[in-house]
Amino acid sequence: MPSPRLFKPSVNQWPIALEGLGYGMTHSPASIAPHTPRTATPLRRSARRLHLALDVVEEKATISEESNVSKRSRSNAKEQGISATPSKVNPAKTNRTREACDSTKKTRRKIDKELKEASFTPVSPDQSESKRRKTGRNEPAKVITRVRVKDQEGEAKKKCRDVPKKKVFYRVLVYDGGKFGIGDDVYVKRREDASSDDEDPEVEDCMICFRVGTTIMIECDDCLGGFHLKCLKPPLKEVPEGEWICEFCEAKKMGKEIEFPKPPDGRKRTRTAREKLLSGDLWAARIESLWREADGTFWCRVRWYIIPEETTAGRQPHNLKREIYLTNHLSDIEMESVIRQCSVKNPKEYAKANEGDDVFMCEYEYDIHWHSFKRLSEIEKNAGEDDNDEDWEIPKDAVLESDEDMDYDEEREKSLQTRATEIAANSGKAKFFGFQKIGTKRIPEHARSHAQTELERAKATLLLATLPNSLPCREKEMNEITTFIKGAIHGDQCSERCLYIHGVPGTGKTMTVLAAMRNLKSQVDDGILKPYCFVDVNGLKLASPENIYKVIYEALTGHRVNWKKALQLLNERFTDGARNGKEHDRPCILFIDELDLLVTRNQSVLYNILHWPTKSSSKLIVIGIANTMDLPEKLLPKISSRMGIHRLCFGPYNYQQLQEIICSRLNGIDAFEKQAIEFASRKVAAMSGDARRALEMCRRAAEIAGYRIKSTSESVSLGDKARVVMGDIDAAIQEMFQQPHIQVMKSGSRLCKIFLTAMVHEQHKTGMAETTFEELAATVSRLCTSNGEAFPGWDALIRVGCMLGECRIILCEPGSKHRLQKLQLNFSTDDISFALKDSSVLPWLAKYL
Ligand SMILES: Nc1ncnc2c1ncn2[C@@H]1O[C@H](COP(=O)(O)OP(=O)(O)OP(=O)(O)O)[C@@H](O)[C@H]1O
Ligand SMILES: [Mg+2]
Ligand SMILES: [Zn+2]
Ligand SMILES: [Zn+2]
Repeated sequence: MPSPRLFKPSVNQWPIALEGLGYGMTHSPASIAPHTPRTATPLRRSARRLHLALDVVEEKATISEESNVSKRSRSNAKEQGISATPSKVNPAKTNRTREACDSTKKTRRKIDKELKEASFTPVSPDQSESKRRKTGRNEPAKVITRVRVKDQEGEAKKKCRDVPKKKVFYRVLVYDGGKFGIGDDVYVKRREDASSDDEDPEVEDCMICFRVGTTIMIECDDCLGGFHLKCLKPPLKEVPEGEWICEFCEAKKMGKEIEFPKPPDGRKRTRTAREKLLSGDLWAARIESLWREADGTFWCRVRWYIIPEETTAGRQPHNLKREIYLTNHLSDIEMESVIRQCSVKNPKEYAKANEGDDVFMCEYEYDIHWHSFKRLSEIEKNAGEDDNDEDWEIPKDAVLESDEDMDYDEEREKSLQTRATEIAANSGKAKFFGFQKIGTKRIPEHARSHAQTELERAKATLLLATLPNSLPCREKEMNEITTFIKGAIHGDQCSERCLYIHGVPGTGKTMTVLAAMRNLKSQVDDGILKPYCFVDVNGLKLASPENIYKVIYEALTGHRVNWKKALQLLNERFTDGARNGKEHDRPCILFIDELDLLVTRNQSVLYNILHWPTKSSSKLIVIGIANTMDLPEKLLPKISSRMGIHRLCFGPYNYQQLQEIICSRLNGIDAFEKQAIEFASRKVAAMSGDARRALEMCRRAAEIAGYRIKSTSESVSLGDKARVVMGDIDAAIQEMFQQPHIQVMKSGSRLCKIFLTAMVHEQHKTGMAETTFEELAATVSRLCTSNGEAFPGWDALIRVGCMLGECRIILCEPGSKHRLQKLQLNFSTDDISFALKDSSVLPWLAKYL
């Protein structure tokens, strides 16, 4: 039997698209049977048994059925090679050999050669394709004649408009006898001239006897060749545990010249699809969506995989032979170019996999724009956590037009539909990092089932997670960042390569950097700017400051090592310039958000990171964001001046700016009274100038207005008066500051208020969230003396500290270190300012808040 895992679990759960294939509309049981007969696949590493007899029987059944139903000509390679007629399965015909051990070098050479050849071919592929090929090194655009790639916003849409017939989407599609579903991994034809595209055997022959045979085969962990146990010298009785290397590879390692056995006369050497993929003659991709065009052709949108050789880092020693990377590059291709399924697994599943030659391992996503690696498990984790927070830039043709221009297959279950189409259309975007966070929020399908009111639209666009396309009030900063990056990339020796951005929370720092990077990306794509790597790290997400080395190294190479090793390797790369391989020529931009959190006791992390860019050989550019102005000076007083740090300050927004920001978000939505927006802006500007807070306040006010309108509309018809008014804003402000912790601060004792003010003051002064009890006591003492207040004494101070710790207003380090015990505020300094600023008993507190 074919390995059952190769098919989706239960065929019946998956409606199959039957139209356009000559199938009747009724699901005859035969037509849902798996159509791609899998000839027994030889084993991977451990025992793989061949059940040839069974397969032939099934093939016969399938084939006769196919000839009845499928009117299409079948160009599908494998089908012809293996299953078109039973006789093709016979060993005489399938005797295939495979190339001898492909060493890394050889594979690379081969690819290089192909690149050269390809660049001489005059036909140029269309845009999106050439972009994909730009990924690796300085690859010339590939020539694709058979793979018709479509620009994502291109043709498909136009066709839809011109032809009355509609585009139909599928979750599972039977095409040329193969069953393809969303999420399936497939081989895709690469080029017309790729030597033996018409034959992509699934079954590999024994490297020694050149037969498939029915006995157990074992795979060499080095050359991936398959061997019958009995053909080995000496023969093996059973599959050995752990790694196994064939005699040829063994000999090669010893430095001996050994030739692999030659195939018998008159037989062509045939490579399996796996071999072709790993040597760059085939592509692999993951299907993200499937549809039929109005003209009846079948298409799919795929996300490409690439082999290690195609990344900037090239094949590295840690890469497994069968390792490939998922990219963030999507293309629309015709189903005609899809050959058949393969199986790409995560490392865990891969270790257990035992399904033949078409198994690959994928642990990382490779960003083709930034040439950086992200672990897939991490991406999934993040996507799962903040599903709603994820912002997607919607390809204009993909989802939004679906109402008018596309029809979804009715058979699909409603719930799955949303998921599937969303994933299909956007997942590439969702899994990008950084940039994709800038874009418009995708409004969920179910929310579109009823017409949204203005208020609802307002609420949606005011969500913090909804990031605007434009950034009002930050044009100047954005230009400055762009100029800095361009200067640094072009690498004049005198230009600074470290940018330090600071400013209070919510002033658009993170957003502006990401928006600037997004603009630069398009310049790179257009060839105006030299390509560079981009690595994006957030201090908040690091378990410890030292972990940043690990994260950076992993992003640059797709390889995980401990932080010490990573530090050593990064040092080599950035300071010694020792391993000055080709890939290191490319400038690398390291963007560290929440830089404050990298502060360690000996400050070595910050030092190293700010020091690397000063080395002329490093090509490293660092952009760091923090809330305090002079973190580098404070921490590294002696060295920071030498570091050539370019500074950029993001001031708090004033009320006009906040007003502009809110209005630009609400552009075209008539849900707020003008005075309401102004009121909110003034309130927030007086407090902190934090756009995040202003947006949050307006959104809450819109919610409150919603309740208000609902409760009154039953009796009175409000007509178009359903708008947010000053009163709603006021209610939102009250609510925001009536939270329990604010109440506790407001109603606390004198000493409690002084304590908290000292905490805020301390934080502003040092730029660090953490302080020790001793330092805090000193600050309290100073505040008291300079404001004519009696210092309450240590005991009283400890008691207050304990109380604040118990109600979690501050966080205290556990243990009994007393004086050295660490303390930290559990709320933003804003909240404390708000609560204590106009305290009537202690008016002087306002000076420090
Ligand atoms: N100029 C602006 N235009 C539109 N929205 C803005 C602008 N500035 C800030 N925002 C909004 O405010 C929120 C906070 O912005 P951002 O995350 O960039 O702030 P930040 O300065 O990085 O804050 P923090 O220091 O807390 O990280 C974002 O959701 C963003 O949508
Ligand atoms: Mg930020
Ligand atoms: Zn053999
Ligand atoms: Zn071998």
